Amino acid sequence: MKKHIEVVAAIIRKDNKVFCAQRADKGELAKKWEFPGGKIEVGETHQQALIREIKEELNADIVVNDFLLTVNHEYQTFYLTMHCYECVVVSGELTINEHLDSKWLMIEEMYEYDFAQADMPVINHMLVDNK
Ligand SMILES: Nc1nc2c([nH]c(=O)n2[C@H]2C[C@H](O)[C@@H](COP(=O)(O)OP(=O)(O)OP(=O)(O)O)O2)c(=O)[nH]1
Repeated sequence: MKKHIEVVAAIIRKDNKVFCAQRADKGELAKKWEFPGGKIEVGETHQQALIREIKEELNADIVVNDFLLTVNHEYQTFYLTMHCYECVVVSGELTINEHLDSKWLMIEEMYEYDFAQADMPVINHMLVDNK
């Protein structure tokens, strides 16, 4: 049976751009672009998981603002539930520790990058809402 994983993702804005990062070259989603975040640990709230993941992955402190949307997606090897939140950096520079690359992208530009499949509804949602 496929496993189910539940993750949180941070939509970090600056001007009219969003911080995007490219995953490492391993696993089913090798080298795909994504919004930073990761798996929720037992006992954590979504907010706590986001704050911890962004500190671990990007060395920065964030504040978690509005909930954006939840995406359910079936990959070849697992089921994903991903909760996306608007976040703001409050201290530290975003420095990639685990990703291959990162870019601040306008929403329209994201379609030129090879994003994880589960991210397409997130990108479409941001485009439609112009948010
Ligand atoms: N953070 C994040 N993960 C995403 C996005 N889109 C998407 O499909 N995912 C998937 C990729 C991973 O399978 C999972 C995130 O968990 P993770 O990054 O902690 O996964 P991982 O397997 O690399 O972590 P680990 O167990 O090796 O520590 O969600 C996204 O936009 N952001």
